[in-house]
Amino acid sequence: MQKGNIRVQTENIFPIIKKFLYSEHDIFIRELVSNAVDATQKLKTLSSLGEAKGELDDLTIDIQLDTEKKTITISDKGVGMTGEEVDKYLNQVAFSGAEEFLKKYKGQNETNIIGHFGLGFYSAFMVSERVDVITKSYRENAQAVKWECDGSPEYTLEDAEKADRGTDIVLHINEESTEFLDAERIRTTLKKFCRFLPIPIRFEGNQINNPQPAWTKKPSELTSQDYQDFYKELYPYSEAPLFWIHLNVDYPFNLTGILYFPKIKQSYEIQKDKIQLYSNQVFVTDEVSDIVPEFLMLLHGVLDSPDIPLNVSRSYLQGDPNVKKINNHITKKVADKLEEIFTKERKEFEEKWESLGLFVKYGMMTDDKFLEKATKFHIMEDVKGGKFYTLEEYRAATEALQKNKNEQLVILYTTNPVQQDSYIQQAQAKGFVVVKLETIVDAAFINQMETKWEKVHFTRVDADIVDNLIDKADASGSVLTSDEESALAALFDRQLPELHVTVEVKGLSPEAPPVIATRPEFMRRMKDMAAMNGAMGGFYANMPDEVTLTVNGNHPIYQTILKEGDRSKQEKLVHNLSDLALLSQGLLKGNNLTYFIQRSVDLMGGEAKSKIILEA
Ligand SMILES: Nc1ncnc2c1ncn2[C@@H]1O[C@H](COP(=O)(O)OP(=O)(O)OP(=O)(O)O)[C@@H](O)[C@H]1O
Repeated sequence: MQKGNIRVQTENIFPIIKKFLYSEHDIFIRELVSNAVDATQKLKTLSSLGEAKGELDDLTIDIQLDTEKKTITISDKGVGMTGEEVDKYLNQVAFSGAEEFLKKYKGQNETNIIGHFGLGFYSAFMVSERVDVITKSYRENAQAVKWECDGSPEYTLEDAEKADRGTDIVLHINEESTEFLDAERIRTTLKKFCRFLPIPIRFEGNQINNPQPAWTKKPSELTSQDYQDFYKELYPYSEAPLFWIHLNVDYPFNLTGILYFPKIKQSYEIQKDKIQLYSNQVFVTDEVSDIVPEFLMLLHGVLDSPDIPLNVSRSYLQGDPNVKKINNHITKKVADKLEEIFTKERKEFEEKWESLGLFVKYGMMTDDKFLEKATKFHIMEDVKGGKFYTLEEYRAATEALQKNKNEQLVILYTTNPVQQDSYIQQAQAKGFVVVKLETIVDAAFINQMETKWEKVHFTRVDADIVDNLIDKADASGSVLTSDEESALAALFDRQLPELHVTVEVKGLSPEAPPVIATRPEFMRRMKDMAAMNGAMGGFYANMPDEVTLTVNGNHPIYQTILKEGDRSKQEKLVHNLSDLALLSQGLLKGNNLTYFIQRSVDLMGGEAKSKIILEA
């Protein structure tokens, strides 16, 4: 039997390793099972080269739990090690990694750095009071050996009995780590880290992994059903995805993976952190914010890259040139795929726009490269339904009518087709095209696109009277004399506490409504944004609503009203007209609504009976 001291300058490495890795104790499973997978894959390679003789037989890696003996055993049928190899790899190599690790990270508080330094095997000591390695090399006539170490730099190495090629790692679980002597705990940990490892892994008689997940196959080998099935495997409770992108890059970095566009019905359903990052099929993390562009964090799926420095600190990751390249590559791939679907299957693209639009708009706002590409396939739905326009198509369809005096294209939109119906109808009667922009990102999207898209202006359909929506020329005068116009303006000038009303008399078409309430675009946007910003937006949020009442001097009703001798009736008629306009904007509420109903009844001749005088 050989006894020895592990060559290491630092007094004792284990307490330090333990301290460093305290927060993620379960990664010992990842490290040891990955080593078993590596050893098995090495054997497969050697066998295919003819260097390992004989049958490979079943290569399943077995994990066993013995609660009585308080051990966890990881057994593989891989290359195994000879006595010299154990000495070299466990006593020397692993420790030189450990020393490097200490030099670099002493005094820092980073976790998850262990694998990077070839320290993987020693993570076993985070949970073990003793580790036994019983191993037999694939080489012909190899002598099996047993290595034992209790976590001090002392170890023993002796000949042992072992029938089959491969390695058993026996962990004698320490007092503080008895949580791992629980089958459920081991199963969930295996499921977390080892779910897609390339060699079958068995625990308590059941295989826990899928060794050939979809992303490792060629896209040409996969059917649409395969992609759907894999999505179900990843997210059993989610609805089917809209579509997917299979990434496969080998230059200048290695990256494979499948990104899925999930179905999103309600914006509040958005879930980030649903992309899992793997390195050669070993699960690393589901925090991929440094690798995946922010707006694509809404996607689901997996990425696998051995080139991302997975086990170093986050600050390092952000500065890594490969990570930047990967980021740009993913953005480009996603844009290309969307463009492809848009061009080839426009109908399908339009049907999925409700969910898709969210990614696209978010992406256009946050990533200029994406914006450039996405402008070609970003679409807006006509409020009539079923018809979609890209920016260019909208321009082509509306240029003649919807260009303002500054040569800007005015995109007319509605945030609520039901509430803004009368404005929409008037705009459509003029031949304007009104699109729906009603999701939560739209307010911000509109603001940003006005600065990013050239010569484009958005105007909500109720922002002004229809004649002024496209700021072209001055409105024509009305048939009223200027005295009559002033008298009419005075009659309408009635301030309500929660509204700031501006009155103007204009000469619109006699068929247009007698009064139109509009909400100036700028002020309304400020208020909408303030409402979304919570306390920060208090200033604008508490301002009264701004309303412009445009009185149509050409409407025949004013001929009657201006001649009305009964002053009280005249006022009631005017108030009713302005209330009707406010009602159409959803701005008539509370007392004002009650007065309106009362007044309407009065005007219908019900005054005598109702008796209640509500208005001052
Ligand atoms: N199950 C095993 N079968 C055969 N050899 C093994 C096994 N486990 C570990 N080894 C040998 O011990 C060496 C050290 O393992 P360790 O996990 O510490 O580092 P690594 O695997 O080289 O690096 P990393 O953990 O960063 O991937 C391995 O390179 C391998 O040669």
